[in-house]
Amino acid sequence: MEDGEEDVMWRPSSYGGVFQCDPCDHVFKVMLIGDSCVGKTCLLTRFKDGAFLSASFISTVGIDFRVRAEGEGNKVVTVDGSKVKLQIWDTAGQERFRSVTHAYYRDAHALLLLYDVMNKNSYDNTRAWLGEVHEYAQDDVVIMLIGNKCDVNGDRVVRREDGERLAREYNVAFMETSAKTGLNVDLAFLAVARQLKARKSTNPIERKFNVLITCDKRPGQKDALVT
Ligand SMILES: Nc1nc2c(ncn2[C@@H]2O[C@H](COP(=O)(O)OP(=O)(O)OP(=O)(O)O)[C@@H](O)[C@H]2O)c(=O)[nH]1
Repeated sequence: MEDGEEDVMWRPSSYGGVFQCDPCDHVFKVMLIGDSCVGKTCLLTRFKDGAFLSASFISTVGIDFRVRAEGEGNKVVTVDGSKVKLQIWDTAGQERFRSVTHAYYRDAHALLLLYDVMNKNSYDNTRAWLGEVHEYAQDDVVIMLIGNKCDVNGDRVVRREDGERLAREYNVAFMETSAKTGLNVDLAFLAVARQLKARKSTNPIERKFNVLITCDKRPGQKDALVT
C-alpha cells in the first residue's frame, strides 16, 4: 500500500450481511525471523489469539502469512489515538527455507528477530540473521531483538545482559518475552507499531527508536496491560 492510501478492514455490521469499513491510519508489514523452535509461531499466536501452543508443534514451512478471513486476520493496535494495522508474517527458521524468506525481507517494515534464552546457538546465530537482514532488508527497517521463553528459570543459558549487549552493539531495540505466559508480548508489538508510526513523523526525536526498551517487565513482575 502506498503512503497516504487508506487501508480498509471489513467487518460485518450489526444488520448482518451488510458490511461497513473500518479505516486504519497505517498498515505495516512485520516479519518474525530467527532459528527454528525459538517460538516465532507461539509469539504470534499469543499476540493474535492470546493463546499458547504448548504441545509438540509442526515447524513452519516457508512463510505463513497470518492474514485470514475477516475478524481473525491482521492485528490492529491503537497507537496514540491512531489505528495501526500490523500484517504479521511468520517465517520458517529452518535453513532449507532461507532463500524463500529472503525474498520477503525487502517489503518488511519491521523485523522481530527471536532467540531462545535456553539455546545459546540460537543467540549466537542472531549475528548471522542480522547479516542477512542488512543484505536483504530495507535500510530503514525497524529491528527488535527478542529473547523469548524468559519464563524458564533454571534452564536459562543466555542472560538478559547478553541480549542487551548484543542489541547495543547492533543498535537495535531489545526485549525479553514469554509466549507461554504472555510477558511483554503485547508490549513488544506495540513498541514496534509505535516506532513504525513515529518513522512517518517529521520530528527527528520521535523517529529515534530507543535502543533498549526500559519499560518491559522482568519474569516475576506483573505484566503491563497494553491496548
Ligand atoms: N517455555 C516456553 N516454551 C515456548 C515459548 N515459546 C515457544 N515455546 C515452545 O517452543 C517450541 C517451538 O515453538 P514454535 O513457535 O513452533 O517455534 P518456531 O520458531 O515458530 O519454529 P519454526 O517454525 O521451526 O521456525 C514449542 O514446543 C513451544 O511450545 C515460551 O515462551 N516459553
